[in-house]
Amino acid sequence: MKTEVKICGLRTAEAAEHAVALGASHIGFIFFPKSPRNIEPDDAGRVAERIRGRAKIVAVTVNADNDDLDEIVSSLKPDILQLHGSEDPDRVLTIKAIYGLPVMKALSVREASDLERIDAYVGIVDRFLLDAKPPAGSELPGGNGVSFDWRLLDALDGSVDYMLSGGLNAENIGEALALTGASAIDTSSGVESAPGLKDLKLMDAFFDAVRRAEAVVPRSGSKT
Ligand SMILES: O=C(O)c1ccccc1NCC(=O)[C@H](O)[C@H](O)COP(=O)(O)O
Repeated sequence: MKTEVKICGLRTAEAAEHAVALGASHIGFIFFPKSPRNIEPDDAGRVAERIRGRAKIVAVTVNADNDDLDEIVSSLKPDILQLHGSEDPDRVLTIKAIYGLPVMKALSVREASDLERIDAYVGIVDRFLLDAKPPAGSELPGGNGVSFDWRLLDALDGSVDYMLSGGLNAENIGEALALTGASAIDTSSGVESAPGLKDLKLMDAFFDAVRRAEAVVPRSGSKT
């Protein structure tokens, strides 16, 4: 089974089209002004039009209010909302009721107890994005290029649908897939040459490494 791959933090049509040509299943746009990957909703909408229908378009927001979400949803027309802040289950239910879009809830992981937060969202969110906790001093809740201990996911109930995220790159994705059996993965800074600057060659290397890993590791959900 082919691994779903989300490339996050796209800012140009060239990079988005390259990611999709390589087989990206999801393209993420960041709406968080402090991020080097931040993009205006209108600009994101223009980039998204180049790839719509070939990959799922993901709007990444952080504790966004309804006014901001209205603008993002109307300009980008995303397939999925990724909530990367401290949105609680009630807020997720409200957002789902207003926009009628699938929600991927990001949860940050450093230790086993962090996974206990999953339970409160089961049956409410459509998928989890399990990311590393930001390093001390970081202003970004995501996109920090740091990983968590993937072996923590051994304790996860097999029914939890998640994307593995946090510091994934061409060098470590083989080990990450071998340890977790994740069927969906996400990367951002691992395919950048500088913060916010996607690098086509690093994307090539990332997808090559994923394909090599797929050849040796049966993905979760795979019958083989
Ligand atoms: O990437 C950002 O700058 C960002 C800012 C604010 C909230 C979320 C953000 N990224 C969300 C993602 O889905 C990233 O792909 C994820 O955190 C992994 O990033 P990385 O560790 O750089 O691969």
